[in-house]
Amino acid sequence: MTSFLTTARNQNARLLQAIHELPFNRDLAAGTLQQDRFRHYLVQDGLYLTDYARALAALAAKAPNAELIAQFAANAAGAVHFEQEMQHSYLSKFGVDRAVAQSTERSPTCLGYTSFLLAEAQTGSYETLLAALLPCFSVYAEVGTAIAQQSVPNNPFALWIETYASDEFQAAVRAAETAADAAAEKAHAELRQRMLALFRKSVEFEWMFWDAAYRLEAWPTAAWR
Ligand SMILES: Cc1ncc(CO)c(N)n1
Repeated sequence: MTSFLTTARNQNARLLQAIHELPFNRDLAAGTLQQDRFRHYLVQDGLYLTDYARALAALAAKAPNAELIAQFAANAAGAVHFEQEMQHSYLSKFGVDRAVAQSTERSPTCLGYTSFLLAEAQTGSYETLLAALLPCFSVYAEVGTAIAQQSVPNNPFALWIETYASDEFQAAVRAAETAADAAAEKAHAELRQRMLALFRKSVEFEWMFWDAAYRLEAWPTAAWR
């Protein structure tokens, strides 16, 4: 049987290509991304990462054996650690106060993505939650590597790019992908279909997250508060 990851990648080939071609990622690689767009991304991603860590901790709780519990718990701790590092080095570099960042409201897209992941964390199984979380690993590994290859010298966003292109992150991604393939192999056909649907939804949210930052997405209803 074709591995889950191969099937999932093939089914989402057009969407993944569209992610590589997003103006946000193109400008990031060129080092020309407008600062307000990167700031929007950083602040929303800080909010995202905390909920992502919660979902990973739930995945650790649902995992079938001690090794996988430790693996996903380490990923959860890593996401929190990274969020804290990012806030220190990057938010100050781009002139955002950490307290202000943390009290910013989630954009519609950020709220959509984190609510989707946390709903799956609450009501889903190990297999479905893992499938929903996998694009957070795989898409960033792929985009990070691609941007690192295209990046200009002295790119102001080098630290962001290096994080996702790093051997450490890539190794964590491979481990999550191996776990997903193993889970899907044991899953019955209907569960495997459900996993593929959740994977796709998260890839769509990944596209939307960068697009939202590029558009400086806000609540269209804010004017009537
Ligand atoms: C939206 C989003 N997805 C995935 C990652 C990678 O962990 C991230 N930092 N942000």
